[in-house]
Amino acid sequence: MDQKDFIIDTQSEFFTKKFQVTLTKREPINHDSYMFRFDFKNQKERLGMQAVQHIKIYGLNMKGEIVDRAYTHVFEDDGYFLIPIKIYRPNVHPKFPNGGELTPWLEKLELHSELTIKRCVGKLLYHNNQFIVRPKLNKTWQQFNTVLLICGGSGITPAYQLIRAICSNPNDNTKMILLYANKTEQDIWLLKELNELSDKHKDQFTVHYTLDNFDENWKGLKGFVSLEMMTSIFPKATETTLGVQCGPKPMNKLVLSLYEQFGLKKDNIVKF
Ligand SMILES: Cc1cc2nc3c(=O)[nH]c(=O)nc-3n(C[C@H](O)[C@H](O)[C@H](O)COP(=O)(O)OP(=O)(O)OC[C@H]3O[C@@H](n4cnc5c(N)ncnc54)[C@H](O)[C@@H]3O)c2cc1C
Repeated sequence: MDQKDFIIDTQSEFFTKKFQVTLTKREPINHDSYMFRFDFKNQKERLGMQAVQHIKIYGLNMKGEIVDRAYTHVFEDDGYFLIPIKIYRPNVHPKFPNGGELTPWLEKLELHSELTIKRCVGKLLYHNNQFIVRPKLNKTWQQFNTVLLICGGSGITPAYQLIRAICSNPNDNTKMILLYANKTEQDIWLLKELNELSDKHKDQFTVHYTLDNFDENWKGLKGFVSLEMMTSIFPKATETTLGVQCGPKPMNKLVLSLYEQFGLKKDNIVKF
């Protein structure tokens, strides 16, 4: 499909229609996260979305109100898809005694229950070597020579989808540098997959990990994302550098300002 034929109709039924899937598996990944498997009713169906579109999952908060949150699948096949989800449990963090709104419900949801989802357009679209930044407002395809990615914790999933899409396109030479921040080494998601991608695509994709808490054996970066850290691992920003980010709210605010200080154009900064 040619770029000009690829049009996203944000109002189409594909994006506006909600539908039901079944929770069929929930396997622990680490101390607070699971890989969720959701099955379609039709065993041939797929999400069928472009990179980097995601889904919304609808569920209930503690008060019984409907809430929705964004999630990005890391794998799909006929009839099902997989999403890693971090659970924000109550009574764990002193600042958040109630935990998150949706994820405690997802952790307790009985296997074989049905739940509602919807496909989302997202704030970045990638197709055939080109991007649309904020496709709801803008329809112009742009090429970027370099994509910088800064992610925190579970915010890695949309970045992983984009990195995979670019690496699997032999006509795309876009360089990608990922800075992935976590609390501890155990919190790092997709470590094996990210390292494999950077080994296989050495000239195209580099990954750097930083931790808040680490022991003496830790060889990666240390501490919160900072301008100094960015300067030490990212090439100088140019007109054709895109900066993407996904993490917890306070981190997103910080990273937005750091990207600007780093010299990125505001239009070239996007939160997934
Ligand atoms: C495009 C996109 C894709 C995403 N993909 C994924 C994905 O694939 N997988 C995934 O897990 N998430 C993903 N997220 C994040 C997801 O959308 C939710 O924000 C997340 O699951 C939290 O939802 P919640 O309703 O449980 O928590 P919320 O009510 O939204 O609160 C979460 C915030 O509350 C605080 N908090 C609450 N409880 C605790 C606690 N126990 N410990 C520490 N802090 C706490 C933290 O500040 C935390 O950031 C994605 C987000 C975006 C924007």
